[in-house]
Amino acid sequence: MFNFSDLIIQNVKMKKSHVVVGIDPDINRIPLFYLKEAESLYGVSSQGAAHALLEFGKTVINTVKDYVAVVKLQSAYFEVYGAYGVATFWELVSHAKNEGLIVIADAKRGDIGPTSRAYSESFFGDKTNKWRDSNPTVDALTINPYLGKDSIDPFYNSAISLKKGLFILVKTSNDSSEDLQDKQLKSQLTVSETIAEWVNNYACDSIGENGYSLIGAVVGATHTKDILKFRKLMPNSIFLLPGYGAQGGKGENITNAFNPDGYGALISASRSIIYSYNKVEIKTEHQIKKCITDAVRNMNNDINDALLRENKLKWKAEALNSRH
Ligand SMILES: O=c1ccn([C@@H]2O[C@H](COP(=O)(O)O)[C@@H](O)[C@H]2O)c(=O)[nH]1
Repeated sequence: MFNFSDLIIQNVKMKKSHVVVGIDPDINRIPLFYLKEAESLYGVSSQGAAHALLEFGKTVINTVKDYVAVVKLQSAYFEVYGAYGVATFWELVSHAKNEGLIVIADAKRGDIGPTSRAYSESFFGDKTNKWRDSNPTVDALTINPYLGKDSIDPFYNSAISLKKGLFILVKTSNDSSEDLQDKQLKSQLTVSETIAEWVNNYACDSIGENGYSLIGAVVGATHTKDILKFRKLMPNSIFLLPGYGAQGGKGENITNAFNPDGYGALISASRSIIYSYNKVEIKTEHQIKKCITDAVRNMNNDINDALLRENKLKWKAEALNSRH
């Protein structure tokens, strides 16, 4: 049955891009003219900040929508500004979806069962709750599995019934991920390998038309040596790989995240795309759009070139085959 992974593959093929643009709007890094306008409307306040984040976020979305299939909104940067920030988060979710983009909320939720259920409802909605407006919702959510399987089940059940996607943290991109995630358990597996087994078990029960599951995994683009191992442990999961760009990941490091079919991985970058200009020198929206366009096209080319070298760039072959 068509599921979230099929939606991803369909749109990745259409845009010819495996890139996810991360929207992590930091008030200290966004261009000054957004702040000036926000201050003139709402003063220096949470409402003003949320307005600046909204306008900046819309610029990013309008700029990247022709080059990528997916955006990832980092919830933390919006939560800073309380109710105004959260409202901006959802306004940007709606804007991105209206522009034809798939939206991942990066909120890394996970708690005891009933609370996970409420978290899942807040991001995915719930048709049985007549008090919650049916929209907006996100297409996928990152979740933290460290409370155990009963913390994952409510997200899994909602994802199945509402046709959403999950990205479960398996091996995170930060250096200290080794402190806990690389520790070996009595089973001889590491903690992250154990989570990978869980992911694979969930994934096997929810395979879509292209052979992928709606249950994906977060694997850092910074852990080049581990990526192949995780690909073997979770053959049917789409990987979300943060850590490209600002954290050092490159196209040549992440080709093992892709299956031989040329799919199965989304590479995410935030700061290297959305702050790809000098904040002080930049004066107009046109200039920002140009810098962001160049950055996202370079990233697309870097990844597609790396895949081409490994014979994993499939849309060229698909285009040729469809001509015969
Ligand atoms: O393992 C992880 C999981 C999530 N993230 C998030 O991705 C972006 C990375 O931002 P960059 O500017 O591209 O470094 C950010 O929202 C993180 O919270 C991650 O980095 N690593």
